[in-house]
Amino acid sequence: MLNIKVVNTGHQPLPAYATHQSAGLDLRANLSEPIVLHPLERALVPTGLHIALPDGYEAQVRPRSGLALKHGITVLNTPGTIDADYRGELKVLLVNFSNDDFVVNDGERIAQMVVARYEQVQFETVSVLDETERGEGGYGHTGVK
Ligand SMILES: O=c1ccn([C@H]2C[C@H](O)[C@@H](COP(=O)(O)OP(=O)(O)OP(=O)(O)O)O2)c(=O)[nH]1
Ligand SMILES: [Mg+2]
Repeated sequence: MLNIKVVNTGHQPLPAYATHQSAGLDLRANLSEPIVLHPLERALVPTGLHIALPDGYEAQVRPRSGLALKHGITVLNTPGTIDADYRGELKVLLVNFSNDDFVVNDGERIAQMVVARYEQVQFETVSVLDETERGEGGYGHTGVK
């Protein structure tokens, strides 16, 4: 289990895994009043959380499939990227892709956060890349079946 330092400036419980092997920690809206999302509207929803991820880790803010299926609510910039050196408040950029208003209430679980390892890379400029079976084929070039 990875230890992550957190400052909770809000009034919600810390994010938690819904089940034993959940990959994502559910993030709750930390609001003084509900946010109404009209169709196609977006809003940056605060969580009250500030975290310090260890070096070599990022966090991804992903939609909850239930909100997407039932209400057309998703994370506009999914997967949102939380950098290890970010110390600001974690926020969730929700968008309403339904034809109905959606109300985000205080304490609602609006998204999930997956913590993952990443590598920083350096580029080595070369004149030719190694040959592969795929070559430059892409965008469906291997067919459908
Ligand atoms: O869904 C998100 C995405 C980002 N962030 C915070 C953490 C992240 O480390 C920072 C910057 O995010 P990003 O790199 O995606 O935004 P940018 O538009 O590239 O801004 P910047 O120039 O600040 O990197 O904003 C969030 O709180 N929620
Ligand atoms: Mg950036």
